[in-house]
Amino acid sequence: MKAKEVTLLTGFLGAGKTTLLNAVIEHFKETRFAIIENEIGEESIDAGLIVKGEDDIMELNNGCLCCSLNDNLYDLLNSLWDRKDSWDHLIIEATGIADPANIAHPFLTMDQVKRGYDLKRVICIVDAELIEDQLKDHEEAIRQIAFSDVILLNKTGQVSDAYLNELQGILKTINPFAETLVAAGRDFQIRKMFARERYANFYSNPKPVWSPKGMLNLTGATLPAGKTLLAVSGQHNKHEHSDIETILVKYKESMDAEQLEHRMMVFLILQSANVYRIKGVIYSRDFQSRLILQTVGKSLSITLGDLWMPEEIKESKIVVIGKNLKIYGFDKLFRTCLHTGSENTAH
Ligand SMILES: Nc1nc2c(ncn2[C@@H]2O[C@H](COP(=O)(O)OP(=O)(O)OP(=O)(O)O)[C@@H](O)[C@H]2O)c(=O)[nH]1
Repeated sequence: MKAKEVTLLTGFLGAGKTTLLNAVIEHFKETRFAIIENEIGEESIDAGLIVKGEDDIMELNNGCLCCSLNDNLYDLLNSLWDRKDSWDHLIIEATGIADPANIAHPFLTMDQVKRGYDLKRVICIVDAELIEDQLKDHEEAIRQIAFSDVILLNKTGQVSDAYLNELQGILKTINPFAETLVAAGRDFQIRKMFARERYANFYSNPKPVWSPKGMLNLTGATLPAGKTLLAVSGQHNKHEHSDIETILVKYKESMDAEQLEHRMMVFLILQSANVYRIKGVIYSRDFQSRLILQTVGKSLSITLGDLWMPEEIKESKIVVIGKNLKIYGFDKLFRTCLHTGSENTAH
């Protein structure tokens, strides 16, 4: 049996990985994707943001794949292998602070994994507006670029052509081997991106950090056929090579969307230096759909998500990713946006 194609999607927090993933699913309509969605924090927001088709979406929330290094990835690969006839191509979306070399390691070095999974390319999506600062502040951003086969410069609308050229020069010095593509709006140059395959033997000694268990022994848990959302639950693990941390707040009470927008805008202008990313699913009684709250740097977006189903428990859950975060302050901020006032508490 031919090994299955694998694409690893990396890029710093908020660069546009999930947006690109959705565009890829849309672009290759005939391809049945299996998707492993790895998020920092114990609650997944991204899995809910992926356009659902016939694809299998699996979440790994109990730690960053590149450093929590648990057996869950192997369990997932085993169970995916059990139903290998139902999908064609595996995409792994890494967390925004992952070192892709660590995730790629078993795919490149372990015969059991290589037999079933062929890592074809590592794609790094880059936020053109924020990358220079990210490179200065976060070694992870450098590692992601250094390890990739294709670099996609995204969010290019607000930067000049001259700056884009300069950026491409900077990226070339970090990784002269990668092909750099420039997105124009929602045109991500997907065909070019997927035409690219990694150079054999280019990767240099990523540190071995996983201890596999029963890899591809065909005894992994079997998942139901068809559309599947498999949540691998577990304890939240702090990222081990970064001072980046996450907090999660949840509220059962309805939120006032206008108030939320206003508070978030003020917060982003005045206080957001240590906050890299906020992602949330918001319950507001004024809407039949969930609202999706996102911030990257100082940008804010609140959009409509999927409709609430009658049997669903309506609640808001918000993940904040940054440095030196004080849960009390965020709880207070979000509580002032609840319809019922300030007596509610996060849980
Ligand atoms: N202006 C602009 N915004 C974009 C573009 N692509 C994505 N975004 C927005 O940037 C935010 C982050 O996008 P995501 O696709 O969730 O980014 P991500 O890399 O998956 O984020 P993490 O998983 O948190 O690391 C969202 O609000 C997107 O709507 C783009 O090309 N231009």
